[in-house]
Amino acid sequence: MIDLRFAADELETWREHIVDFVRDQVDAAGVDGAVLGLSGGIDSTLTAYLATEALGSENVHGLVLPARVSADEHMSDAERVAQDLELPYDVFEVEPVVDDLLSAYPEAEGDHRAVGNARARVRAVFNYLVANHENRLVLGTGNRSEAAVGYFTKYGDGAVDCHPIGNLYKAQVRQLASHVGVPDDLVEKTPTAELWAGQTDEEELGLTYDTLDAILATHVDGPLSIAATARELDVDEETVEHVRALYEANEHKRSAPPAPRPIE
Ligand SMILES: Nc1ncnc2c1ncn2[C@@H]1O[C@H](COP(=O)(O)OP(=O)(O)OC[C@H]2O[C@@H]([n+]3cccc(C(=O)O)c3)[C@H](O)[C@@H]2O)[C@@H](O)[C@H]1O
Ligand SMILES: Nc1ncnc2c1ncn2[C@@H]1O[C@H](COP(=O)(O)OP(=O)(O)OP(=O)(O)O)[C@@H](O)[C@H]1O
Ligand SMILES: [Mg+2]
Repeated sequence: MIDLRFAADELETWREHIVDFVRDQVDAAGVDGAVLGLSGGIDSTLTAYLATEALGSENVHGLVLPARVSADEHMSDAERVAQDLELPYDVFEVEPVVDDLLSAYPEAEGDHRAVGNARARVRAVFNYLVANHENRLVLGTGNRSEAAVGYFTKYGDGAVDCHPIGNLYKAQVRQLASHVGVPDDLVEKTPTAELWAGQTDEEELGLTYDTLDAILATHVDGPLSIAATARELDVDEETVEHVRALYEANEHKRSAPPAPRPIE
């Protein structure tokens, strides 16, 4: 595979670059701070660390938003992050709202994807309820790897005001997290969207983040063809084609919804 990790001096540059970005976004919007969902996963944890450095802990409101399928371990990790960073935080249950949705539309009951995405969208509603009321921005936690293959819920965890770590591949998220002092057990955790019980990102995507990152950097964001990427990385061409297909199929998640052009 290829090594996408930053050199030591680049790490510090990226840290400052993202901290400046968060501060600039909040200043430019003229708001009083930020809100973000804390899942106990590495993406939201790193974002919380950098946002705290940018804005001060009192200006970062953490929301821990458990659903029925959330593991206690992850929710207590989320609270640990808020406590370690001394963030004001709240715990709001997502499931009563999801249950209301399903009692209105029971046809979706048992549909993992529809119900899981509804959980992510209910979280977005909570984020914006707080952001509106407290005059804050909603910080996204998505990284470059997820964005490229559309591995997020449209208008769920994708419904945010900016993407502080949106240009980092997953391997770089882990490395920067370690650099800024995120505890090792959180850095090393298996990534999970936790939209349904037992879900893991790598199992659903059908490949590891290391392979995904390498294919993105070499082919989707880089200059090599599918065949050359497969040769260079020693992976099957089908794997590269799979990533390419996900990238193309999810273009709609990375752009504004279209409308018919005006009639002349
Ligand atoms: N070509 C197109 N042009 C415009 N819109 C298009 C479209 N194709 C689908 N759509 C719309 O998009 C919808 C499908 O998108 P969406 O609702 O997002 O649903 P979908 O992409 O099917 O599911 C979300 C995926 O992201 C994963 N996820 C979600 C949340 C968090 C994380 C995580 O890592 O934590 C991962 C989740 O496990 C699942 O694999 C369709 O129902 C349709 O409304
Ligand atoms: N239970 C939850 N409470 C609050 N926010 C959540 C919860 N689950 C998901 N989120 C939000 O949705 C985002 C997307 O989830 P995702 O799994 O991609 O990131 P992560 O959990 O931070 O890291 P990882 O991908 O390594 O699990 C989270 O970063 C977080 O902001
Ligand atoms: Mg997660």
